This record gives sequence, structure tokens and C-alpha cells, in this order.
Amino acid sequence: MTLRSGFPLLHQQFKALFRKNLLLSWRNKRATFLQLFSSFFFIFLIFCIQKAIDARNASSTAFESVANPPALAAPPIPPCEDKYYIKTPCFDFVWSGSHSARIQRIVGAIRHNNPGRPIPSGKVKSFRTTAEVDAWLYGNPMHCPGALHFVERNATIISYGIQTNSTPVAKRGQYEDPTFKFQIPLQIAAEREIARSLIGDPNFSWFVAFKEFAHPAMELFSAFDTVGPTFFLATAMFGFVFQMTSLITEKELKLRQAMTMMGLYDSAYWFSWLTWEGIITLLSSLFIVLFGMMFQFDFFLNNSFLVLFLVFFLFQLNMLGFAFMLSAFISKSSSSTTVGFSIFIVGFMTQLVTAFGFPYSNSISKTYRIIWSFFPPNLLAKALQLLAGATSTPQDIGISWSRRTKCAPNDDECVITINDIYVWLVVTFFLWFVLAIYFDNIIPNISGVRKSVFYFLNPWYWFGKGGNKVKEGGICSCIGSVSSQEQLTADDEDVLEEENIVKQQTREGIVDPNVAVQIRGLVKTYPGTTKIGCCSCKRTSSYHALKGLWVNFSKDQLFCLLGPNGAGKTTAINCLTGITPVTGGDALIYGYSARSSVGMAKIRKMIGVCPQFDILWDALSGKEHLHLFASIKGLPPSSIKSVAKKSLAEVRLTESAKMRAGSYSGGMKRRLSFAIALIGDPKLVILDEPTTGMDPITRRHVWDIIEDAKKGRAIVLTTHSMEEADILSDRIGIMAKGRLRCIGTSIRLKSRFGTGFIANVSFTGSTNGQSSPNRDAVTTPHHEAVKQFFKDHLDVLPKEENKAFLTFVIPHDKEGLLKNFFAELQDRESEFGISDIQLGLTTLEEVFLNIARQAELETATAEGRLVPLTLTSGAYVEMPVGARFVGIPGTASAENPRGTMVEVYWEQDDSGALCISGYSAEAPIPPHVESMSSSAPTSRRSSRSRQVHGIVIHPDQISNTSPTVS
Ligand SMILES: Nc1ncnc2c1ncn2[C@@H]1O[C@H](COP(=O)(O)OP(=O)(O)OP(=O)(O)O)[C@@H](O)[C@H]1O
Repeated sequence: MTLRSGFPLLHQQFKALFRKNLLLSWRNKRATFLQLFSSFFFIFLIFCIQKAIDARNASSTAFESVANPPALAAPPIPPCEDKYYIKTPCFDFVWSGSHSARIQRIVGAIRHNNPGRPIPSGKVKSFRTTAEVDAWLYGNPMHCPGALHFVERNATIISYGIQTNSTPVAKRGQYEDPTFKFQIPLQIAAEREIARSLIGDPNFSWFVAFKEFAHPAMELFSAFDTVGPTFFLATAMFGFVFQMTSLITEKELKLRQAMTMMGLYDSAYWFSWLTWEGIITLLSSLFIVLFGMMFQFDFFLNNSFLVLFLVFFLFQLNMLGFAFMLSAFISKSSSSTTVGFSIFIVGFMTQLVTAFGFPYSNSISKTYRIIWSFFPPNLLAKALQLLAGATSTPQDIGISWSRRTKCAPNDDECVITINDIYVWLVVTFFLWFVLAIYFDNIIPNISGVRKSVFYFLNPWYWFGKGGNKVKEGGICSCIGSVSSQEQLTADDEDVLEEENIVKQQTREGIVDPNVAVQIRGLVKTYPGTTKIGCCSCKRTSSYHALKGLWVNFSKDQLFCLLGPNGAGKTTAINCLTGITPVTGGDALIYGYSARSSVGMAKIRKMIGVCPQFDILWDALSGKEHLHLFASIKGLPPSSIKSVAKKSLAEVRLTESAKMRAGSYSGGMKRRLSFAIALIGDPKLVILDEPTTGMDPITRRHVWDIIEDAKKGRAIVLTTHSMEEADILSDRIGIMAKGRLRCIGTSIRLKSRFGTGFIANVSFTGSTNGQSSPNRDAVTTPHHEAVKQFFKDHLDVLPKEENKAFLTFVIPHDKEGLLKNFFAELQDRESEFGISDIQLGLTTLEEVFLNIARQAELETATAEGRLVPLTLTSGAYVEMPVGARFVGIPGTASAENPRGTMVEVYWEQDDSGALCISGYSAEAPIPPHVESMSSSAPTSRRSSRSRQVHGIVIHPDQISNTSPTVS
């Protein structure tokens, strides 16, 4: 099948990713709904605020245009209860001059003639003098809104004075102006009745009317101007946070890395996100303007639709670019909400400052304006201020499309126009977007790999022909010197032979057509770094994860890489797939070098990878995953459907093809990851623990698929299942501490590194007991007889024993004796009470443990890592991790002149580390073993390390003779 490349592939990848983004948004309905429609909620809130403001202003004509004001007839004296903040009982007014009968009559007339409401006598209070009134007011605050003071000068002159409170007060949004409410009615009433008294005509007409000035409407207090920026910033924050979360999640879950491994173009990735989010932003901006018009805001009705739409669209697009850029700095998706919230708070505060006029004023330096305008919420605040100002009164016509380049109506300073804001938003959007791609390249990815700070200066980068060289370590950390790793000579003869073959082929330039992958002295050293924090420097030393790997992986074969945790298997795979840069050596995959970026581009087309962790989107179905990865790989569109269908059938996921991967079981997810690795018929398939979490039936099924998949391609498998390795592998390499320790077929490894044969002898009539490595635990006459039989004929003692069975390990050199030995044992079965005898070769697991233990022992010895063990006899030993035979200090006697020793049994714990599982009974140390003192290794690291308490005996010294311990 010919895979697409170049622009057609870029286009295909873009379409597939765009569809993926669409599906993710569709499946995450709540988030998408908020992105699109949250503006409705905020516009409704602005509507409510505007209604409240309008209601408050309803009593005033200031906000209306009054061309021909009507006359207001003189108002009556209001009841005192009408006053805000009054204490009852209250008086409508108090007065002084009560000693004058004429004044009394005038006050009586004021009460009776009050228009529309005669005032009862109990609602006024009389005093003789002004001083008495003051004394009463002082002693009874808030019991009366006003006072009249009459003085009868003579028969023709009556003077009067008025006392009222002059402070306007507010209550529930309404203002009370005491001049109009109390003072003027009292004044008119007093003057009317004084005039009538002086003229002597009680019906004398005294009509006073008030008229305000004709005036245009004042600027309305606009909710858009004040709360609009914050509310629309909040609307944009939904998209901002969701976008950051999506990008960071794809980074965090290594989804992006997986797609890159499959040959994804970075440009397809970024533009697919930009296009999809651009569409969402466009719709959301459209809805903002439509909702605003629906609520009949002058702001939306009087400004041009296009002007408004562009303000919201460009602002939200700008925030999107800002989110893209920030996501390069964040590695945990959970942090995006915190970052979003912080941006909102900062935006809220800077918008507040903008609302007060900073820095868009002629009196403030242009430099401030430029700096301020880089933060998108500030530009939004200014744009809304201009647009609100342009529609603040009903006469204002707003900003039309043609006026966008001119000063906004009512903007006296005219420091910035709407068009300037557009330009700023567009330019800064491109800036954020370019910075997002730049930072994404130079900030270490999830594998700690990044490009050089000046990567874009390499012309080849732009042509996709190199320039993708990567580095390790953060840009703000000084990479410590990488100590060079000398190439160590292999200890094992098979490993050495493999190494020599590869070296010879490399030297002589021989291209073996059967070799798919040739690893030539691959070295990987993770550099140590010095991270400079604010108050401290953190140093880490470099780590040699691969110390020179020389190996060939043949076509049509499965090579299994085994090794304990941290052996370097994943590092080797990551070097092959280009995830991590190679420090030394090289790896050729079908002739292309993994060190060259041109080669890596070719390699990516040929490999399929099933990483250790499932790299899947929870919201996408199995079928959608296969369609996506097939498109990224470059399969012709016409074949994608059938290939995906076939792949799903192969991994038995046809039934659940349409189910979302999030609801798959662990085994189903692994199967899907496996199917993704095989898509596009790759010539090299790398499977990193592919069957983890699968049930035994499915696992066997996947093994069948792997077996079938060997044809025409090379497969590299890493696994912790020895059974899997045994069944599937054509060749196995066991790694430990960054080196290949042994290589060969399963049989070869078992016969070379296994302890020999395992004989299991079961007894009749015995109940199952606990197996015990300690042979003192169980003894019966039959047991003793069988043990003696083995001792006499093969010179071995049991490795494990309990009431039910005895287990013996028979060394390879006894193979010639076995036929007669077992024939005789079978003849005497009834005599020994034997129910069954089983004989087998040692397992691969044992080989693995032996290799791992040896590697641990080497390291533990070098590092001085010791493990204590107290024996049942009370003796105490302390040995390096992995030590098998340990002599017990102080046990030399006449009977055992070299002392005694125990064999220590090791197993791997859950984390893969070696721990003691048991130990044998004490046995004499054979005479040929080197002297006790010389064989006790001590730490070469430092004097701080503890001393070995015991004698570590190399297994070869014991196996050179008959087994002495069991
Ligand atoms: N980015 C890194 N920086 C520093 N050290 C690393 C880095 N990645 C891996 N290592 C170290 O390199 C060693 C080899 O790791 P690797 O993941 O290759 O082991 P492995 O054999 O795949 O183990 P497992 O079976 O647990 O997957 C480990 O000691 C690990 O801590």
C-alpha cells in the first residue's frame, strides 16, 4: 500500500484532526455549550442591570431630550411621613411667632388651603420664637422636614423665614431633593397666605409654576461600559480554559507524541486546532451580537453589526492565541483552570484601570499605551468604552463600518479608534500564535526533549529536510556535562559474537538483506542538569541508560527485549522511534539512520508503535481512533474504512467499534493500541508490553495475531511475561543496567543460564503443606529415603520441600546420569511412596532472575547497597543485593574448617526490585572456594558505606562442584 506524503498528506492529516476536534467538542457538549451560549447569561445580567439603572433614572428627565418642558404647578406641602428617614410621630412643619394672632391665622390658612390635603392641626407644632424651634429641633431630630418663622413687623409688613435640611438623601436608588420637596411648597404656602392676609382677600389668587430648561438628554449610565468588559472577558474565558486543557491534555497523555511518532506534521496539528476553535469563536461572537440585539440594547442596535461582531470575534481569537502560547509552558491539564482564573482576575483589574482612562489618554505616554495593549482584555475594555460612548444617548448614531477609522462619537480625546483596536488584536493574535509554536518547540516536551532556541534559523527546518535536531533539558537549566560512556566489552560469549557481527558489518559496509534493524553501539545518557531556582540550585548527575548496544533484529522475526525495571528497554525503543535523541552510536532501520532527521521522517512511515501506556482519547471510539491514525499515517482515503474494519476484527473489537475508548476495559484499550500499531502495514512493529491487563484468552488471541504479523516485518517486543517471551520470540535479549547480558533463542538461554533440570517428586497420601525453603520444616521416612537416593546418585539436595513434594535442581553436567536414575526411581515409586515424578528444563523466568540478580549484585557491590538477613540459627549476615551464596562469619569449626554458608533465594517485588524470598539450610563451604576474607567485597564508593557482614561466594565457585546446599 502506497502511503501519501507531502501536501496531500498534510491536507489529509488536517482533515482528520479537524474531525477529531469536532468530535471531541460534540462529545463534550457541556463545555461546547458554555463556549457558544454563556454570553446569553451575561447579556441577560447586563439587561437586568440596565433595567435597574433605567428604573432609578425614571423620575428624572435628565436622560430624556426635553425640547418643550411643561410647567409644573406649585406642589402642596407633603405629609411628613413622605420624607425619607423620618421618625414618627412627625410634624408636617413647625413654626414660630405664635404670640401673634395674625400669624396664627396665617398658619391656620396655610393648613386649610394646602392644595389637595388640608393639614390637621396635630401635624403642625407652634413656638413663640426661632430659638425655641431650634431647641426643639435639636432635641427631636428627624421629627419634622421644615420650619417657618413669622415676624409681624407692622400692619403692612410680615416677614418670614424657612428652615429645611438641604442635603439630598438616597433611599433604594431614589434621591430626595429637600428644596423641591419641602422648601418650595412651604415657601409658596407662606407667601400666598401672607399676601392674602395683607391684601385682606382670602380668595386672592397666588399661582406659582415651575419649568425646567429645555435640554437634550444627558449621557446614560451604560452597563456595557462598566460591567461589559468583565462579563465578556468571562465569556471568553470558557473557550480559553477549554482550549488550554485540550492542548495540555494531548501533551500530558502523550497523545501528541504518539501522533508525531506516526508522522504527524506539526502544522497540521496547529492549524486543525486553530480552524476548529476559530469556528467556535466565530459562532460565539455571532451569538453575542444576536443576543444583544434580542435584548434591544442601543449598544447593539445603534452600532454597526459588523463593527460589533469584529470586536468580539477578534478579541476571542486573540484570547485563543494567548491560550495556545500559555499552554506551551504548562504540563498538567489540571493547572489550566488556575491559569484561566488568574488571567481573569488580572484582566478584571486591568480593565478597571482602563475604565478610569489609563493609558488611553493624551496626557499619558504612548509607551504605556503600547505595553497595555498587549494584554487583550484591555483592548476589549477600550473598544466597549468607545462603542458604549457612541450610543450613550438616544440621539447617538453609534459607530458605522465607515466610521470605524474615525474618532468615536463622544470620545473627546480620540487616542485610539475602533480600527486601531482591530489592528492591535490581529497583530497580537499572530504574535501569540507564532510564539505558541516557537515555545512549543523550545520548551522540553513530556520526554524532556526540545529543539534549539534558534532552531528556526536552520534553513532545512523550513523544507522538512532536517533541522529537527533535538536537545534535552530545560532552556533555563544548565545542562551538566555528559560524562562519556566508555564502550564496555560484553562478558557473555553470545552477546560478544552478536556485537562482533554487527561491528564487522558496520566496518565493511555489509548490508544484510535479512536485517531490519541494526543497532550500532547505541549509547543513551540522560544529561544531568542544574536547575537554578530562586533560592537554590538543584543538581542531578547524568545517567547512562544505554551503555553500548550492538544487535541486529532480523526481518520476519520477533526479537524480545527482556529486563528488570530500569534496564533500558524503553530507552532503546524511544531511541528507535526518535522520541529521545541518541547520545552515541546509531540505529539503522531498513537502512535509515535514527540519528538523521531526514532518516527519522522515513522511519516514521515504516514503524508502528504500541507504547507502554494506552494513548487514546476517552471520547473517541475504537473506529474513530483507527480512522484518525490511518489518516495520519497517510493511508489512501479509499482504503481507510476497510483497513480500520479489518484491524478491529483482528483484535476482536468489531462489536465495540462504536463504543468510546473511555468505557473500554484495560484489555480492550491495549488491543486497540495494538491495532493502531499495526495500521498501515508497518515494516517494523515495536510493542512495549502490549498484553498488559489482558485476560488469558484475549492474550492468547493477541499472541496469534503477533505470530501472524511476523511475516514480512520485524517485531520488537518488550514484556514482563516470560510465558509471552517464550512463546512468541524467535530471539531474546535480556538487558540489565543498560547492557545486553545475554542473547539467543529461548532454549539456548535456558540451557546456558538455567541451573539445569528441575525434578519434582510428589508423595502419595500427603496433604498439601506450605512449601518451605527451610528443610527442617518437614521430614518423613519417605522424604528422607528419596533425599538420600538423590544424594547418593546425583549428589544433590532438595531446593524446596514440604509434605507434598520435593523439588531438586539437577545441574546440566549430570544429564548423562538422568536416564538410568529416573528409570530406577520409577521402579521404586511404591517403596518411596511416590505418586508422581516430573522433570523439566529450568524456566525462562529463572534465567531472567539469574541475569537480573547478577546485574543487581554487580551494581549493589559497586554501590555498597546491602541487605540484612538474620538466619533461624541466630546468625546475622549482610550482603549485596542479588548475592546467591553467602558464607556465615564465625562458623569455622573442626568439622567445617571453612565454615558454613547459605544459599539466598531472590524474587522480584511489585516494583521489579529484587528482595529475599527465602534461604537454604546451612551447609559447609566447599574446600575449593577462595579464602573467606578475600571474597568479601566492600563498598568501593565511600567510607560512609557499610561493610559486608558475611562472605559473598561467586556462584561459579559453587557450581564447579556438586551442590552443597539445598
Ligand atoms: N528522561 C529521563 N531522564 C533521566 N533518566 C531517565 C529518563 N528516562 C529514563 N531514565 C532512566 O533510565 C533508566 C532506564 O529507563 P527505561 O524506562 O528505559 O527502563 P525500562 O527497562 O523500560 O523499564 P520498565 O520495565 O520499568 O519500563 C531508568 O533508570 C530511568 O530512571
